[in-house]
Amino acid sequence: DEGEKPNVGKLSGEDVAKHNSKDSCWVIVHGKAYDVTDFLPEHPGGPKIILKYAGKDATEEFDPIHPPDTLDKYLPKDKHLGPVNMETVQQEEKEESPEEKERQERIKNMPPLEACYNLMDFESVARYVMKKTAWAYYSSGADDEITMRENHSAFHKIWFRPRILVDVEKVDISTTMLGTKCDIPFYVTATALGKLGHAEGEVVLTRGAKKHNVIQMIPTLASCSFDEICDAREGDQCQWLQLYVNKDRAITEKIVRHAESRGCKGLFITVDAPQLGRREKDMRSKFDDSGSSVQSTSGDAVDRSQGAARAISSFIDPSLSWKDIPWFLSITKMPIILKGVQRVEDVLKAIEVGAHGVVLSNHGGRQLDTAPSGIEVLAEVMPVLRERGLQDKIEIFIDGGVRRATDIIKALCLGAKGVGIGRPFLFAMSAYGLPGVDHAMQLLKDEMVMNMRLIGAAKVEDLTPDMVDTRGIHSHIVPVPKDLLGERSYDPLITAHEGI
Ligand SMILES: Cc1cc2c(cc1C)[n+](S(=O)(=O)[O-])c1c(=O)[nH]c(=O)nc-1n2C[C@H](O)[C@H](O)[C@H](O)COP(=O)(O)O
Repeated sequence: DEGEKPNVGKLSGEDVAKHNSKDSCWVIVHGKAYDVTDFLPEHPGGPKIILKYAGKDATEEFDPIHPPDTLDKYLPKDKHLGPVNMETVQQEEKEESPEEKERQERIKNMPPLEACYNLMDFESVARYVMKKTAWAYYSSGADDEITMRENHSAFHKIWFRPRILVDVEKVDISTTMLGTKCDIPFYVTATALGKLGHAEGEVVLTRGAKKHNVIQMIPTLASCSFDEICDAREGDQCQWLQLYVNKDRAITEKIVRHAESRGCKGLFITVDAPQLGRREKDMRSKFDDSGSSVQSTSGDAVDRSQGAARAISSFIDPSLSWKDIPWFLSITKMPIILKGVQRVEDVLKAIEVGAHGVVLSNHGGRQLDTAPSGIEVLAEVMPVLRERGLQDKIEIFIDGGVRRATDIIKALCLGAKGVGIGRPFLFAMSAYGLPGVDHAMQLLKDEMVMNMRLIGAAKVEDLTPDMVDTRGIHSHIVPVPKDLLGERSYDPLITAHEGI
């Protein structure tokens, strides 16, 4: 077997099918065969999921999780076995599972896009039509998801003090972030694995961001390759890079320099994920769908007690610390923002080490559960910065649970430059594609103009701290950690196949 050289020209499906075990494992991706035998033990997602496709075409399973250039980048050239004559490949009779049949039915009966009046509507539709694994990955938060729910409910603890009789005939909702002018003070934040929700992945968000002149933050763990997302940019459209720092700093340096050379206008270093949080919805659905050893009991070296997220994030460096920031400042001219700062002491430290900004964020409630919401930290931080005359020293962003323009306005009143929005655009994309993203962004713009008028502000500079009452922000009355959203779908006593 080992001596067998693939014949000249195209391999046949039969040639590949012979290599269908852990002793000799070939897979087909995008019409080419690869010998992944030696790679099996190193695969972050575990050997099982690859062996499920040993000797077969693995393209469909491969695409949502891996950028297209993954094999070129990480599989040694001598394992690239060349093109396969796909006519000779036995395509799996994709016997549609009863679940998939039901899902297709739901897609046929899904509400029209016009039925979505706010960002939460997209979430309801997405849950109804998305694949369970994709929904689980996007919607999950860590542990009891208390922080994930607090992120949005925190905004309801802030009340407006609207001004009246202000001339608001003309309202300008535009702003600048890191020197870039944008139509409305939000950006599309970095969320991994865009192709779980839509076959084209993150480039759909790029197109939506272009249409509405908002900034897109490109995730390190995107399904699309970094260059694909940059290439999807049009004209002077602005993109930032979100960086998970690799244990191998040479790889990190290469990524940062390449991002700068591709015109990225900001480097957002994620500092709240030395290890990815425990997202149980993701774990449950992974266990059922892809058979990956989610709760690996085989004592493998790599901890695979997580769904897709942890499987693809074993490279992240938990030793990252303040002493690394000067190095980042030395390798790039891009403004450096720390994403995932959660207390005022660290904002002051970020200013000290020369960072250009921070995102007050808890990663959408996907990391440390019962960490405070970004808006609550903002309410703590800004008075301290003002006291020290530091409020204009760096740009402060928040993200997490932003679902209404009034949430954006509250953040700006308190002193944020802008806000990041994640899940709503993922759900809009997953349910309706680009039209969904476009509609979601337009809804926010319409809400923003209306609410600026109602609060008595003609432009974002008019939004000041005296326009909000934050006295209730620190009251954390947390109901028993009951997952109201997923109750129907993730009851641990119901096996994955029952329920929805
Ligand atoms: C929803 C979501 C968020 C992720 C995300 C993936 C999803 C599906 N992923 S994760 O797989 O590692 O957790 C990232 C990521 O790649 N890098 C990152 O910095 N933040 C990541 N975040 C956090 C994101 O950047 C925002 O902090 C968060 O989404 C804001 O909350 P909302 O979703 O409520 O707007």
